[in-house]
Amino acid sequence: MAFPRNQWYVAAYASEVGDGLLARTICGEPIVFYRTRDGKPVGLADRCVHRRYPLSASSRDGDRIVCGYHGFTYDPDGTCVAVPGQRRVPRTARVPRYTVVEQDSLIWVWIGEDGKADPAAIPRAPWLDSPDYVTVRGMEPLAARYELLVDNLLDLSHETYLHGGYIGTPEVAATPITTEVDEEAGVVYVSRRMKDAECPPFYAKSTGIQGRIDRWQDIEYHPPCLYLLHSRIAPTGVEPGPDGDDPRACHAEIVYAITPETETSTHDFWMVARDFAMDDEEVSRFLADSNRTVVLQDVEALNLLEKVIAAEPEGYQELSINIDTGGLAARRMLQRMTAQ
Ligand SMILES: NC(=O)c1ccc[n+]([C@@H]2O[C@H](COP(=O)([O-])OP(=O)(O)OC[C@H]3O[C@@H](n4cnc5c(N)ncnc54)[C@H](O)[C@@H]3O)[C@@H](O)[C@H]2O)c1
Ligand SMILES: O=C(O)c1ccc(O)c(O)c1
Ligand code: FES
Ligand SMILES: [Fe+2]
Repeated sequence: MAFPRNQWYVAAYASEVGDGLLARTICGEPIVFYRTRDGKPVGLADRCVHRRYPLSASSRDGDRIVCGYHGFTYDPDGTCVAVPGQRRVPRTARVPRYTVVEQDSLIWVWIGEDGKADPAAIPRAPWLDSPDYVTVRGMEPLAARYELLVDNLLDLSHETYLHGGYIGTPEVAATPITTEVDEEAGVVYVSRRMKDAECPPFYAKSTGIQGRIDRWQDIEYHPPCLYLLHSRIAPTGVEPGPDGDDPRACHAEIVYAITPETETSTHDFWMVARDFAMDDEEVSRFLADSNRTVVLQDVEALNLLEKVIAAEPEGYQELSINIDTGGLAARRMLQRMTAQ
């Protein structure tokens, strides 16, 4: 399995992990997630050490999991504490425990050598858990390799062609971008600042801004998993104040977590955090429905592309142009991380 290892990945939304046993494969590794009674998230290898039965198909006994096949019983740290029919528990009876961190309403899991997990290295998405933003979110299964979703999100010119009527307008593909790569921090920045542009329905109906707009798309991609799109929508000509205050603009943090499931499937987590119309339930429903439609338009396109690529002989030569600069920088970073 070729994935960047010794990296943090989003495994679930915090709200998904509770009393139940949640099965999720991350970078080809089957993991079962649950929460102990005192609220701590747990991740264990989802394979019983006895005959590989999935622990996620088993049952809890307090904070322990009792394998549903012959009853091996595991502690939250993966130690087997009881086996059927004998008092002695073999010393090697355990399942691997994953380092799991809950932050910014996300459940992050470390994939790699456990001793190297540093929670301080987890990239931040503070808007998701902030009283100054309201977030709608979802997750769609993608039957395509995660690299295709990285390419897609690093080059938003596709909005003009794939997402007309939602977030796409002619200006997105027509406006030049700037790309910056912070090799030290391992972050790729791509910016597109549209002036006097058409306001797509996704923003016209949610922000209430009428007429032409200035629209900023500032991408900040933290390979491998966290993608942030700082989106600023303002009546055309309105600029942020000198000290950064920007009351006449609307800000949306469009967050994606790109989590590989297998070599050819991906968990596509999507979130829209907004600082406008925060009490308006209808705006929340509208943005959730619209964004899910946008995500499914990408899923359909990338599932098709995955089939094409899977059927291609190795070595197909792609042609890249300026809009691909950010995506190519991201690929180089991911290739270096995978080779480590
Ligand atoms: N931020 C960095 O560390 C960094 C580093 C290198 C390059 N860059 C690039 O340089 C450019 C400037 O980056 P920046 O982050 O300093 O941009 P910035 O501070 O000008 O604003 C960037 C984004 O922040 C949002 N924003 C601005 N004012 C806001 C407000 N009052 N409330 C909420 N959101 C607000 C907007 O959505 C905007 O798209 C961007 O193109 C970025 O991609 C940024
Ligand atoms: O460009 C945008 O504003 C935008 C909004 C929502 C999305 O899901 C997205 O991928 C881009
Ligand atoms: S497979 Fe789990 S106890 Fe036998
Ligand atoms: Fe898209």
